[in-house]
Amino acid sequence: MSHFSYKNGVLHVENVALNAVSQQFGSPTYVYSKAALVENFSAYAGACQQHSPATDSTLICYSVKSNSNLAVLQLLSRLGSGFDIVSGGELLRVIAAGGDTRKVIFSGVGKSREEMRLALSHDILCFNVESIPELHRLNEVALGMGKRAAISLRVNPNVDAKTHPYISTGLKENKFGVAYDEALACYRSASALSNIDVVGIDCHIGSQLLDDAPLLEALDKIIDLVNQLAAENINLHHLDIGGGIGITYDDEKPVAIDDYLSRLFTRVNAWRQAKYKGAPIKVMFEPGRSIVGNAGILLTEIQYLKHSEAKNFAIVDAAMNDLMRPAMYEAWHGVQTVAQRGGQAQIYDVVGPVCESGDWLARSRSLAIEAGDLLALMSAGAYGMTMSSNYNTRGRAAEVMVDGDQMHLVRQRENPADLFALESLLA
Ligand SMILES: Cc1ncc(COP(=O)(O)O)c(C=O)c1O
Ligand SMILES: N[C@@H](CCCC[NH3+])C(=O)O
Repeated sequence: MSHFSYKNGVLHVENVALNAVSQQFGSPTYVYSKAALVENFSAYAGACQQHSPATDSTLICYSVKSNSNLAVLQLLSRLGSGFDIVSGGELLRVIAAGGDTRKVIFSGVGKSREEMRLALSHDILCFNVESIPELHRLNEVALGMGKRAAISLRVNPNVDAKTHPYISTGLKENKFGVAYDEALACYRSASALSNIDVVGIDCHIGSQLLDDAPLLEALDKIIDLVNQLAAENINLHHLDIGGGIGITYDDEKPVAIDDYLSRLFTRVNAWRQAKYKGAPIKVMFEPGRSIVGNAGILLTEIQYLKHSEAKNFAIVDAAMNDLMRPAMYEAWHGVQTVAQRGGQAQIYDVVGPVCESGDWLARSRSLAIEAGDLLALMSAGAYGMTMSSNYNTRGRAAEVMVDGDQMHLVRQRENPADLFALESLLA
């Protein structure tokens, strides 16, 4: 069900009109629907419960990088989510949001010693180790703290995720994970280390996947590896298949979460039955975009309409620093006028005030608009705010969470003074 719809000609998020959001909090503003977040998380949780009902046999670790607002993390934590983090900063966010650190997994190719210490001191579930040098560093750090570090290896299964090359992560040429052919040797080394406990296996092949075939191919390869490890008496407690399921931005038709999980558990359950006599090796997921992407929009106000010989521009108060995806990946986001108005539509590029020709948010859109109108950039809940910057000394947008007919300011707009507060003048 869409939580973004027109009522009396005005675009609403749940029961709140977007012009009311702008009146109260200004623009640009990210606006999230709590109901959409709950619904998307529940699609995973419900399917896990249905296909793998045994207690503790599944865990959804929401990928914090996709949207790390504390209120989003708090909500997901209350729904039972764990968290996939990629920095010490993200761990501190999870803690600040009341998340359970024993449900945190730490991914990323460049973990520092300091980040390892922080994570070990909070007893996270495990580190997704991405290289041999990282494994040795983690062992050393754990030894120094008199602790044991639980690890899973992020294995790069060399599967083509068939997505944008910048967000494909499971091919040999990508920087992520340990090469599939080296994984066995790497596990042997890991299990010989003094302060490492080998507990799992992980992979994540890319993002915005529309088809689950590459994920199931990766799953088969991972299961194969777990069997080979078991033959060497290296027995794992969990298998983490990563995130990656895509969303509809334009007319894409991503696989439904339930269909994907039903196919995945058909294979996993048959294997668990055959190899483990049904003992539930835990299955974990790291979804991001499919939980938050379509739960948020970026609200912006048109400042000027500019008509040049070649093009019409709608210059809005949001820019590439707020929503980087179009500039970075030529990503497509729907544009909807907040108040539907009559009149002749024209073709516009929707652009921001930043001094870059790459500062565009949408191109060649047919819009009936006037200066002062509000627009909604759709499907902006994932990798929107988290990838925003202060380029051109622009304060980051406000964030608002809508719950029924209530709006909650969950992040204040940054003021220019906030932006240079950490800087100092020369003596
Ligand atoms: C290690 C890891 N896990 C999970 C995710 C979340 O991916 P998605 O937002 O596509 O579900 C990412 C981002 O692609 C990632 O790098
Ligand atoms: N930032 C990307 C997704 C990156 C996935 C990170 N592993 C996007 O907006 O589509």
